[in-house]
Amino acid sequence: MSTPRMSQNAEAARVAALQAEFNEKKWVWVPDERDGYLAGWVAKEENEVGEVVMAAGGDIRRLPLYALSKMNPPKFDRVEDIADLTFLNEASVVHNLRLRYGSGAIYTYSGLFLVAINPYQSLPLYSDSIIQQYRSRRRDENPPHIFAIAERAWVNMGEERENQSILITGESGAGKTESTKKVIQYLAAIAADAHSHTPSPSHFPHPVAFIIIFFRRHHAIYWPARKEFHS
Ligand SMILES: Nc1ncnc2c1ncn2[C@@H]1O[C@H](COP(=O)(O)OP(=O)(O)OP(=O)(O)O)[C@@H](O)[C@H]1O
Repeated sequence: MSTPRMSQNAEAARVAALQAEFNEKKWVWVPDERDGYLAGWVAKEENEVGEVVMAAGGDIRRLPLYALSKMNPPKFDRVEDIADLTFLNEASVVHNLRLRYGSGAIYTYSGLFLVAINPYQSLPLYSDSIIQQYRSRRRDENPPHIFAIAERAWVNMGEERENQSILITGESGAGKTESTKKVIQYLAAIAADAHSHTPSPSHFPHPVAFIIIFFRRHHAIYWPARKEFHS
């Protein structure tokens, strides 16, 4: 049996064990001032208030039910597209991004959008071989990546014969400039490649089209939980 197959089985067993444990309780995310959200399970509900046992430490917190967010089963851990989550709440989105970031995956799709988390370190994600990995591939054939967005814009430009735009937005320091550079790096590499196989300028695949990259800076997303949620 090959190694990848074994590791797939091991992963399936791990998820099944977690799922069995998950099914025994009503798991929720609890807003927390320091950590954003913490895992817990509802032991009792009364008058719209939940008594939650915290997974880490076992202490009990009493919160209004509206402040609790449903947790997704473990099989959704590290999903590549946030839109696939059964319970689409802020806590679950943050949890998924955090899990992925922890395993080196800084990119995650959210439907048509790509979420990029600034790693503040140089990662081996932008080499020529990675460019080739994304070239002429559908989005679901590779892990989420800024190159997949650039590839889509390039393909759309060829198919629709229309200019394309990519909006890159985020708070100051989020990585907009770096992301823009990665888009340009990808387009420059594949455009140079396309031109080198083309006999004359009149046969260029995209003679009059442009990919326009828009920049927009916005404020940080709301992260810390509100104080009044805590008992
Ligand atoms: N994908 C990445 N890989 C490695 N480092 C990154 C990445 N994205 C951002 N950084 C780091 O974070 C720093 C800030 O990123 P960047 O300048 O792109 O932010 P910005 O959103 O354009 O900020 P501002 O709005 O203030 O101009 C970069 O100088 C770089 O060190």
